[in-house]
Amino acid sequence: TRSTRPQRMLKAVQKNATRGDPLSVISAIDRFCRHSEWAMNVGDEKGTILDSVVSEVNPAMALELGTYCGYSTVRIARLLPPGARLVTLEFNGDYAAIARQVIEWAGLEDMVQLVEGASGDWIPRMKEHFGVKTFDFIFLDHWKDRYLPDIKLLEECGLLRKGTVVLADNVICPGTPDYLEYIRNSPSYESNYFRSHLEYTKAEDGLEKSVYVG
Ligand SMILES: C[C@H](C[C@H]1O[C@@H](n2cnc3c(N)ncnc32)[C@H](O)[C@@H]1O)NC(=O)c1cc(-c2ccc(F)cc2)cc(O)c1O
Ligand SMILES: [Mg+2]
Repeated sequence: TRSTRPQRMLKAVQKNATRGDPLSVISAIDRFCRHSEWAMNVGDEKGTILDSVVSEVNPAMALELGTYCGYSTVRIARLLPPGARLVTLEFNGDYAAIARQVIEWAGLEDMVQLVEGASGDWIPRMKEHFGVKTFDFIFLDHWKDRYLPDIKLLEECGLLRKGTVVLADNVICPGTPDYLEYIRNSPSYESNYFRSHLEYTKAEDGLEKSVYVG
């Protein structure tokens, strides 16, 4: 049977990227998505905004919802300080299997804990199962109608602290209107919109950066 797009993306990484070199993995995926097949990675343009926020926060404990093929996982993990950890949740088993291999090709498997499962099931278990106290940085990139319920769940589970930075992808395209309405009007967050473009296209999209103020 025909291969899947994530499988072809992984082949492109194995063919064009150097083992242990995260930047070569990132550029191999960006080249594949620009010149072969579009895919829903955060991409190079929004990726540089992601990089700058991660570098500014310098998180010891980070969370990503929606791993897909591991592109943003690699972008985040390569910037983490020694001893830091990134937990990333992906509930599609086929995507998780590809992501695991992409993360390994980049040589970042020691910093990343890829959990196959749904955010709604795993967020309540973060403390007892992963020994997480609070997250310093959170990247929301999963189903767009899960951003709002999951940020509320993260609050309820005491996983945010004063200063936790939440960065949300796709707040314009596909769009997360209920999340934006909540986070921009909540006294518990200071929010800023970083205007950009939908990965590998000219369509508008952007990232919403929100700091939890408690
Ligand atoms: C949702 C996907 C990303 C991944 O998230 C996993 N996932 C989901 N819900 C959960 C959960 N509750 N827990 C754990 N994992 C979870 C899933 O299996 C996908 O692998 N992302 C998108 O759909 C996405 C779509 C577009 C897009 C934009 C314009 C178009 F014309 C078409 C598509 C752009 C983007 O930048 C995206 O990010
Ligand atoms: Mg996205």
